[in-house]
Amino acid sequence: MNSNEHPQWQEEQQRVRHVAAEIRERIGSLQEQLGAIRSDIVTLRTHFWDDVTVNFEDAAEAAETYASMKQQAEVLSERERSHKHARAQLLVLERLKDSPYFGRIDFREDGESAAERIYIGIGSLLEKSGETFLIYDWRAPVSGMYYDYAPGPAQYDTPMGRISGTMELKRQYMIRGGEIRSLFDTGITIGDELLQQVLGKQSDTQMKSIVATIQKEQNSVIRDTSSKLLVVQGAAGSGKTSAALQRVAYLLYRYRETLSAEHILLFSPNPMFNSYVSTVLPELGEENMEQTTFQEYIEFRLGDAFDIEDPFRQLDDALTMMDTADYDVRMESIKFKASLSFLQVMERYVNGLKEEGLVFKPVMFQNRELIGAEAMRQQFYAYDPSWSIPNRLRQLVEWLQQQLKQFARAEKRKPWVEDEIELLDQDAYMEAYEALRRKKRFTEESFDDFEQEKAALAAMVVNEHFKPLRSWVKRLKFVDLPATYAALFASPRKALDWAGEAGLPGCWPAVCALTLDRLKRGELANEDTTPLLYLKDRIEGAHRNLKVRHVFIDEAQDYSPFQFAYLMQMFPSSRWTVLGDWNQAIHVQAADRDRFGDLIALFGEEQSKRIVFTKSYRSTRQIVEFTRGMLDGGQVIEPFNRDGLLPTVTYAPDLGAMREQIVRQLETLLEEGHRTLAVICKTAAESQDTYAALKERLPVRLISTETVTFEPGLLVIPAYLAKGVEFDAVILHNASEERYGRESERRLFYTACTRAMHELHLFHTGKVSPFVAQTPPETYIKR
Ligand SMILES: Nc1ncnc2c1ncn2[C@@H]1O[C@H](COP(=O)(O)OP(=O)(O)OP(=O)(O)O)[C@@H](O)[C@H]1O
Repeated sequence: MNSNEHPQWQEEQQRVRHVAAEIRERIGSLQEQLGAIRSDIVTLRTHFWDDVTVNFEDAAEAAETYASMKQQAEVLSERERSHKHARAQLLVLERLKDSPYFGRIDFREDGESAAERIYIGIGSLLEKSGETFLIYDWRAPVSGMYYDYAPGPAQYDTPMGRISGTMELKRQYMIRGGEIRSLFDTGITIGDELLQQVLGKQSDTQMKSIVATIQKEQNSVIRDTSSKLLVVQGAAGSGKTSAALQRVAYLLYRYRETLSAEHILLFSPNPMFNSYVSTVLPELGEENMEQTTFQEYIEFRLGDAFDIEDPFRQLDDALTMMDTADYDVRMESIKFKASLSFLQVMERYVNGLKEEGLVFKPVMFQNRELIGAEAMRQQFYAYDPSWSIPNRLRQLVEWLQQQLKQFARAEKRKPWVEDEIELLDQDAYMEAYEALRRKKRFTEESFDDFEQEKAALAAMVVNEHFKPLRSWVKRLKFVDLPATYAALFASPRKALDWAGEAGLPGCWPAVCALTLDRLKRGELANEDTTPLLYLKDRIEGAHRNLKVRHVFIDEAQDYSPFQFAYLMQMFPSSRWTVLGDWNQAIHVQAADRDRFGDLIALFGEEQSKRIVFTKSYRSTRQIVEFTRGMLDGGQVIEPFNRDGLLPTVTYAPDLGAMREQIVRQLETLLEEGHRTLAVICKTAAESQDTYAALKERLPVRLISTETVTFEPGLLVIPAYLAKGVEFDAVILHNASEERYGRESERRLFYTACTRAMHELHLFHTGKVSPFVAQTPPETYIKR
């Protein structure tokens, strides 16, 4: 039954108005409160020092000064916290004013005679009396039943125990601008009708929150608090990312006393994705969690000493360089370096470094070698071998600093120092004078002495020149990491010992040659980044992050076991939510099999939970049925019941004709009013070509790895960057056998096609890709 035909529509609309009036009142008083807090803050900031008596005469006075400053700062920071809290509340109220709730359940607890009406919205609101809830937060324990049960027996857990009863009614609302637009009483699932409405809409450049229509299996992910590792495996468009983001909001609510946004970290597939998901949490009144890509993390940790290859460049190579001589070796290298066997090799190699093999860089000064690498090596290996490598390095730093001091002393008498003194300006002289004055504790006569003055200036000059060197030493830059890593590949025979029973790939010598060659050129191939970082941490001491308590990994199928193992070491106090889809594993290292099993083995079954999503919400039934046919079978993917047009597959005699057809298709799609349209290509180069061809005709934008914001319109994008995002309509550029014919390209092809929400159109020259040819012919239209 719909909207105003509903017998209780009037009554419900009246309640909405009553609640909205209440919200407006609450907004008014909150704004007043905010104004008062703001002026408190301004006053406190302006008069901060008025209430602080500054006196450093003796220790007691100084202590008092500090105490009064501290007290003043605490008052200020308390006010600032209240301000932030009130502002967040205000934002939620503003949203509630527009749409106060989306659901209602009538729940009668066992033993009670009447049911309580629970209205559910994005935040809670108490009646003025403070006794009854006008709205319950969707994350409250009682609200969980809304997602988990159909009318009938229901129960929920509270900190005090389980509460059972009967759900007598389940109702859904679509309220906008304080008016009920639709109203349904629902049965088993959370209203197909509401979900139909939500999913039928056009895509946005920003992901939306799904709290009004969370499905039961998604709810089990959102509310899980027992597992150390939660693995969510799900079909394309099944709501993995959505569930992850609502889970963040849930955790922030459930543990609000102890957990805040800075304790949660999301690894996302590319920088554009960050912009795509950035509004979901603020929409729910929560702050965004920390977000990064694995590549950003690597670059941040390794600094700019290398030309670091990103995973997309690596993938582009994998997709385009099949005909080059080194191709197979490179692929083997990528796969092996991604494995736990290689992690074992590295562990053994690092253990060996305790005895020998660490490579040092000499300490150089003005092109002179002050301390040779060999002297450093001897010094290092003379320390007690039972100490760890990082501890011995700390000792070495001290030794080097001592050495530098002596060199600096000797350096002061060198002619270059005198030359430089000559060139000093007035300010530098004054600085030296001041320094000397401070040292001599204000005895005036010292600076008369010419020798003293010269010595002070010389010390100053030398000190300035040695400063960067000291900092270089302190930051352990004297350890030659690339050379130490390269040494692992310099002796294929030794590597056999390190590999142990697991063995090495057959082409290991060729892998070694390839690796050494790139390292020599100062390049760091993507497959070498995590191993090098691992080596760095083992040598320098790990920078473990103990602050982060929940790590989320989206598109987890693209991480290698090596990367997982590494991340788990880096965030030892964290719980993990890992989301992925094997059918979208596009990177070389992820090509073989379902590795979540390995991951679960790392944590143990009892600490882990695996939840599978089979229903796909993104695309129309027609698109899901077509794309599902591309997979090699075995997977259950159910479409959500939303109808659209059949996908089309269009042949063109040549590239020019194909682009002409694409332009016409795009024009039609634009006329139909679609907002986000993507022409998906296989590689960066193909995207550039296509962009160049289309830009004369249509307002297209080219997306590259550098793109950080996701905007509406017409995009040309390589398939691997379209990961995780979605478009109203997708045009697949050249779905030919030549472009997508190899088994290794199946998943990339599937990933590209599953980005479409409403329409999917494939164009090809030559023979069509076998992945299309194998889908049932009734699932698409051939043109
Ligand atoms: N319960 C739901 N209610 C409304 N919309 C939903 C729901 N679940 C998923 N969606 C919508 O389905 C689309 C796909 O969701 P999402 O991107 O989270 O899926 P995914 O599993 O991460 O997809 P992929 O693996 O293909 O990137 C989004 O538009 C999302 O809003």
